Amino acid sequence: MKPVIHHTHAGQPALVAAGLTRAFGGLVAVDHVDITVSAASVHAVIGTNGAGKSTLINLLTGEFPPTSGSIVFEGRDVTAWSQHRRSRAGMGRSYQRNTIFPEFDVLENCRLAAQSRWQRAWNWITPAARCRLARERAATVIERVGLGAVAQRRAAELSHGQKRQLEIAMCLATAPRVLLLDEPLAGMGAEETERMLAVLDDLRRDHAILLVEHDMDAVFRIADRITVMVNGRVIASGTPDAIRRDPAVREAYLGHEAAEAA
Ligand SMILES: Nc1ncnc2c1ncn2[C@@H]1O[C@H](COP(=O)(O)OP(=O)(O)OP(=O)(O)O)[C@@H](O)[C@H]1O
Repeated sequence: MKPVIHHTHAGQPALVAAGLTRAFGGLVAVDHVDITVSAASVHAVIGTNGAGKSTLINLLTGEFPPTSGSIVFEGRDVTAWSQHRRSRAGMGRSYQRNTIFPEFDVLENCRLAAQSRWQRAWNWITPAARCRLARERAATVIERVGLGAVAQRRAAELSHGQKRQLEIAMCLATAPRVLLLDEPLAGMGAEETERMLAVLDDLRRDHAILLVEHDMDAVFRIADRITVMVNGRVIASGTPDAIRRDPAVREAYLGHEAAEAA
């Protein structure tokens, strides 16, 4: 079988959601959302509490199905695909919840993540070679997220920031081309935030990154585009500069009077 080679270039749409809607009973958590995440870019989704950001990520990863709308990944309609199938196709997700094995070291955690992704593809080679490939892949992603110095350390002994870096590394071990990141900066101090932003800036070179994040300073520094959600709907989408100036965004965040005074 010939390997599938993906050519995705900067600016090309990697992930496109159209009219994406999800209702929970009478509550429409995500309401006709259109969003395009381009290759080699960081696209942040921001919004007030309960705006529907996590639900949007869950729909994109296939955690649950949309009520209506479609999701296209690199030209293929994946709306009906399972989470697992999307992940194998190259849609990577880093979870807010912990997926790390605390008793295993950093390298082992990443090796297991790599192995889970490549098990089937590597079936034709010997277990020893499979193990070596997974170790190599793990070592590469560990360096990439800046955890090289702690590769042999038990995950339980890592700082909070390092654990979040490890989660990104485990996601990278599965060789995704789109990264869906749910609050990767949550609970981080200033130094940890800087480190993670440097990692994201580097990953942007060859990944389409969708980032849900509450840290506004970080979002406005790192994002190429920002989509703003309020009550399940997109109220604005554009460059950080355009979003900063957008009257509807200012009103949603600052309140009507403050927006008029600004
Ligand atoms: N499984 C569910 N069942 C019922 N309602 C849900 C479910 N998941 C989310 N909701 C509701 O959908 C709305 C959007 O929630 P969501 O978690 O997506 O918002 P969010 O923008 O991620 O919020 P936050 O910034 O506080 O994390 C909320 O009113 C929430 O209570």
